[in-house]
Amino acid sequence: MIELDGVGRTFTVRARTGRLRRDTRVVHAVRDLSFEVAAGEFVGYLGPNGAGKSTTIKMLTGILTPTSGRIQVAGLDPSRRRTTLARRIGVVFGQRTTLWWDLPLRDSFTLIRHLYKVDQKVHQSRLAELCEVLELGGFLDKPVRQLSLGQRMRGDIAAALLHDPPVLVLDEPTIGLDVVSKAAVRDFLRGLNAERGTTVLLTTHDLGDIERLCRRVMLIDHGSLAFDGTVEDLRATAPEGASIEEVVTRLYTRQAG
Ligand SMILES: Nc1ncnc2c1ncn2[C@@H]1O[C@H](COP(=O)(O)OP(=O)(O)OP(=O)(O)O)[C@@H](O)[C@H]1O
Repeated sequence: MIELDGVGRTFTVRARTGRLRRDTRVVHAVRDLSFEVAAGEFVGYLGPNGAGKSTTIKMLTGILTPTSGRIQVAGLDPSRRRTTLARRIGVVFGQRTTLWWDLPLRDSFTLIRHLYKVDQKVHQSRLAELCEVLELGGFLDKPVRQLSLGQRMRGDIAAALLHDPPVLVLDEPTIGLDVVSKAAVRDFLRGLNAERGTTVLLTTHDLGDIERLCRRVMLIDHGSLAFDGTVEDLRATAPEGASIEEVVTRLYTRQAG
């Protein structure tokens, strides 16, 4: 469902080094990255700050073009077929909303229906289903700007899934949420993957997300894949009884050292 083969992405950064002098520096955000995610998998994508996670996600969704290598998502090259891919993928950025700030949540959903050209009846039944499982009923008519972070996040997740995509990519979906909202989002994602078979790639700094949701974990560091295995394999890299935080800290610091 997701395939990366030798993918790299560089950025050229110009920095002022004197009154008139500017130096050019090349940042390798992602280098020679190869992995596959099969249909129906739920994969955690971990890495320290600046490791290259967001850059990977932006390339998977067609926002950024790789400087080298090949990417296929749901059978398409994301940067060349971005519009077609949009119908096959849902994307949630925890730190940003895709909803219209001043409109009631319900109106955002209607706009999304038009953007994706979803049939009215299909939309109604999908919306009813999402409203029930994500418990959106109480605030569907509130403007997005009046929603709490937890409500807004559930709204964003629903928006990403209204067109029923087979792949869902989430960039820190539980950031800033309280324990109750986190549990609601996690329960929903677990059910989505188990019951609908949606393929999920999840970026997070919250290791509770990884423990409770992911069967497989990939760890990226300095733009390269540093670990790819099950959560049990991940635990086996540290002494028995270590918490998931300790396990991951060891891996992050080992990469850094
Ligand atoms: N538009 C850009 N221009 C220049 N450098 C960039 C750009 N985007 C990302 N980078 C650099 O690429 C590297 C990877 O950044 P990226 O945002 O992918 O990391 P990340 O793993 O998502 O980090 P975080 O956990 O902090 O969100 C960093 O060194 C970052 O400074």
